Amino acid sequence: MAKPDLQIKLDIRKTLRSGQREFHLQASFASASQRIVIYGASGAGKSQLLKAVAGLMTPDAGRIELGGVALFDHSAGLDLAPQRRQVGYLFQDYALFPHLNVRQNIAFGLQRGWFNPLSRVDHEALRYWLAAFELDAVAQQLPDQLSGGQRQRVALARALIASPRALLLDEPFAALDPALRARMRGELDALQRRLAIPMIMITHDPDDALAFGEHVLRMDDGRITDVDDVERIAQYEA
Ligand SMILES: Nc1ncnc2c1ncn2[C@@H]1O[C@H](COP(=O)(O)OP(=O)(O)OP(=O)(O)O)[C@@H](O)[C@H]1O
Repeated sequence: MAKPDLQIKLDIRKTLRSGQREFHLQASFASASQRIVIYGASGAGKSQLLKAVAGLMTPDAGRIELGGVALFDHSAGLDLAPQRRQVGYLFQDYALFPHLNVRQNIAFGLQRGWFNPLSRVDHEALRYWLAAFELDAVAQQLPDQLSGGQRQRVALARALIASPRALLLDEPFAALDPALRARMRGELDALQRRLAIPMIMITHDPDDALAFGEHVLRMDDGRITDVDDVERIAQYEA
């Protein structure tokens, strides 16, 4: 059954300080697309924005609403804990636990807190995702015994196993070499269509925007603007 489109409404402000430097995130957008790409140069504020949606960064002000549910509302004193936001997060470097094998890394996505990673394992879900991503043969291996593509699949499985309402992807292909990048783009594209899971991807790569950007936004120095014509991004960047 097709899931309804994700409705995200975000309007946040955050000042980040390091030494004498200040960075002002002042981002506002709304979208009902299943495939949102936020595109911008390194340092534009993309990761901070995605972390705010996931609950890993607390804005100074504003509101974030996902699928009709308020995740953060500064004036109402609401700040839902990350594990209650029902979003899957794929970190840029995948952030797999080096001392846990593939099976344990994926199972980690099921538990609610950050303690006792092996409690409450849903064996059926685990079997499903190991099979879906062709990871059965490497289920007992540690992350450093995997290929780049396998590592990405483990991280995706960990993000998806708890059936999140949305998938947040931080530069999902940056850690891959060009040939693998093209293949994994195809895999993620097919997966997103099959699961009909809404996703928000942040990237600096115009090819990602072309491949996934149903609704493309551009982030520049902490601010967001709509992009009407994705093809122009590629031309501009070329
Ligand atoms: N903890 C922090 N303290 C102070 N400044 C920070 C902190 N984290 C990030 N920044 C600053 O905020 C800005 C935005 O960082 P962010 O990581 O969101 O950028 P980005 O667009 O995701 O870039 P990249 O693609 O390189 O990760 C940068 O200028 C960075 O220096």
